[in-house]
Amino acid sequence: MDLFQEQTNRNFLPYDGTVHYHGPILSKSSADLYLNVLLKDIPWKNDEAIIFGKRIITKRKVAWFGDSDYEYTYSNTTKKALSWNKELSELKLIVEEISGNKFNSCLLNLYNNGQEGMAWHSDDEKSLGKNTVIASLSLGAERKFSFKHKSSGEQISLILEHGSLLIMKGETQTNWLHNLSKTKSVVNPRVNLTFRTIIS
Ligand SMILES: O=C(O)CCC(=O)C(=O)O
Ligand SMILES: [Fe+2]
Repeated sequence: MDLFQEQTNRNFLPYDGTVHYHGPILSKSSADLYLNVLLKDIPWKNDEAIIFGKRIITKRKVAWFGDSDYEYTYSNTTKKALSWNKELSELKLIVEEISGNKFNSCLLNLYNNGQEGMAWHSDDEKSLGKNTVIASLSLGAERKFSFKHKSSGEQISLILEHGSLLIMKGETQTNWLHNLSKTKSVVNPRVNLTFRTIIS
């Protein structure tokens, strides 16, 4: 087994879940191309959440895509999925090939700069089922991504590079939270695609 394979196959989490960081899986030029097309063509909208009964509009923008016009409920709001476009279908195929997993939906996040991030959470909605596989493709600015164990509080972080793939599976969502920290030092946008499998 070569060094690259060893890195890829290593579980990034010390216990209670499985995370594989594949590093960049797209060439820089192809990652640049996808980033620019997605920034331009996706109908980005500020996300809506209802937290403690209050309607919140996030700074981060999102878009949902899926196999059919699925409805998703999370953060107490319901959204309808758009149908895959050319670029997203291509990226889905690449990610499915590498992960060995099929996905039927994708949540896209746009962080305009380091002032936008995502708070601690786990992707443990009922519609994803238990031990779901989530494949997260990053394009654009490098950002710090962290995991925090729900009972021990142990934290572990990595940098998500341009064109890179991170896969979360097994008991990761049950036992760990994750976040994307804010930072003043990042001034460029980042687009993140999280491929998911909705079961209901
Ligand atoms: O932007 C990221 O890398 C994280 C996104 C995320 O955690 C989510 O969409 O659930
Ligand atoms: Fe998440």
